[in-house]
Amino acid sequence: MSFMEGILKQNKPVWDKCIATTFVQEMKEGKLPIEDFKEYMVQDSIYLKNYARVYGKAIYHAETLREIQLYYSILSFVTDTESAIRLNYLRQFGMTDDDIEFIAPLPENQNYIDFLFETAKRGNGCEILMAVLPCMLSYSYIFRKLAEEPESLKSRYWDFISDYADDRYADSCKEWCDFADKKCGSLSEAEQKKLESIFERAGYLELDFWNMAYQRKKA
Ligand SMILES: Cc1ncc(CN)c(N)n1
Repeated sequence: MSFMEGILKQNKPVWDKCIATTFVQEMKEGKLPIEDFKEYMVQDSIYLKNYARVYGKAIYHAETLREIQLYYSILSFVTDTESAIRLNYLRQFGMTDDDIEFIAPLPENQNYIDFLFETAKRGNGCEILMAVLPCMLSYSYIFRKLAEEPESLKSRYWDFISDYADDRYADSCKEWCDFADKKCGSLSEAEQKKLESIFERAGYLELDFWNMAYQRKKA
């Protein structure tokens, strides 16, 4: 089993917990109130802007041009492909990315951003990669599982679900995992353990993020 295959296996339980959150279940069933989805979209727009900033540091640490191109391909997904549907929803809510600049992140979002910035500040290239990958890989895992369920097809959020369940996105995730295997797969056991814990921490921050919009409304 490769380094990344091991990591994906270890993190399946936390990603399954993300699927089990009320937010994700209600989204699948189409029952999620649009106000909750709006809050998620707004917070996600704040998150993604800050997420993209971390790639500045990843690229700085890059050892080859190929590596820079790889980071650029992830960044391009975040700022173009992924943003198209997000901007569409923001437009429906009468908002643009400019409006997002005036909104503060909720605590769970801020925690996740702090973790990314902290890892970018102190970490090496592999550590930064482990902090950013769960964002990309967990969504492919979660939304492909959702898309397998017939209920999702009838959901008002199907456009959002199908975008992340896309085969091309899954292929890109595979490419990013292969890159991580090449870059980090031959490190010592102690170094790999450290990387595993960074990856796992990011997975739990993803879980907090899914719980965030729902909990705040119901509190
Ligand atoms: C919080 C979060 N995590 C992951 C993704 C998917 N790139 C996202 N849009 N937002």
